[in-house]
Amino acid sequence: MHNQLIEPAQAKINLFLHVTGKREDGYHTLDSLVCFADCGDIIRARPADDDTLTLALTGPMAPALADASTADNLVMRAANLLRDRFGIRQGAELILEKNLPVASGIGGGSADAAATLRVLCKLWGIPARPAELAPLALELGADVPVCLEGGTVFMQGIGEQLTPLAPLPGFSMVLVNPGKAVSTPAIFNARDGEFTEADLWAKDQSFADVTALADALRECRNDLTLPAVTLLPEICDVMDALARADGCLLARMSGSGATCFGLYPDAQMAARAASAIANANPDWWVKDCKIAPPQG
Ligand SMILES: C[C@@](CO)(OP(=O)(O)O)[C@H](O)COP(=O)(O)OP(=O)(O)OC[C@H]1O[C@@H](n2ccc(N)nc2=O)[C@H](O)[C@@H]1O
Ligand SMILES: Nc1ncnc2c1ncn2[C@@H]1O[C@H](COP(=O)(O)OP(=O)(O)O)[C@@H](O)[C@H]1O
Repeated sequence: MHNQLIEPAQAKINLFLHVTGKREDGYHTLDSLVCFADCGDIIRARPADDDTLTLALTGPMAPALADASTADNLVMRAANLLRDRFGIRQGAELILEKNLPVASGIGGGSADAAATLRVLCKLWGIPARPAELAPLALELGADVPVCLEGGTVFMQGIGEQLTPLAPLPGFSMVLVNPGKAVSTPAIFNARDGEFTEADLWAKDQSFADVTALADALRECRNDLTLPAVTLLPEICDVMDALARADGCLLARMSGSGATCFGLYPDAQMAARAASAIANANPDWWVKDCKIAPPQG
């Protein structure tokens, strides 16, 4: 592809997720420590000859999106919104390489939308500051602002209140999805009971290594685990498989599921865990990766 720009859309990991309340419009307020993995989808963009926007899908998970209309894809929705708000008359040829499972709690669609905003600002020469793009991002989804921000972030509100935090110590992860999509609204609707107190996480704490980080994370949880497991019991098998692998420091579900992550001290342990889990469960999506390095 000539003149093409390439933008990664990294998988989003909710290291913990506390549901702290519910707004009148039905959205839930959260406290969540978010980081990104060095794996994910890829957006490619190049100028179009006219003012049309096109989107092509490639990659192993593209078939999961093939039946949905292109206009509904978060990549197209992000592109159209950006064009409307900034009065852009140019078109673009976009390609989404879909590597992440769809509707799986690691924000693939949200990361795609954020990466599209970033790449099209470059392609169309829009000098937008992050603060100007944040409201657009929120219109696309509660998780899009954090994906636009990147790095290590403490996320509050419904996803729009973001506090960038110091980089976490490096660690390896294994991401596992049982190959079944779960719907985010269905999981939030199935949640009941008390809310978790807000601000339990000290934003200024630092960690000597991943073991210290895992110790602190163990004091927190993912409040969407119970409703998710109730709707899809296989999530328990996924967490057990991660937790049983040698060296696992923490196994937990991300977002509204069904993808779970395991934290491991080094890449060799993560690779061994990933191949053992993949061999025993050929229908599962299994990916070993690292926390994405700090930007800039
Ligand atoms: C749960 C989280 C945690 O990071 O991740 P995922 O599981 O999606 O990866 C996010 O809050 C998901 O964000 P996102 O997937 O963008 O949600 P949206 O499209 O805005 O909302 C879909 C639906 O989820 C519910 N929702 C979403 C976010 C939120 N803070 N409270 C909610 O109650 C609402 O029912 C809403 O109609
Ligand atoms: N580019 C995209 N990638 C993934 N899902 C998309 C995309 N565009 C639209 N969607 C829709 O958004 C929903 C949420 O997808 P996704 O962001 O992958 O899930 P989650 O928010 O649970 O991580 C899916 O049901 C899917 O139909």
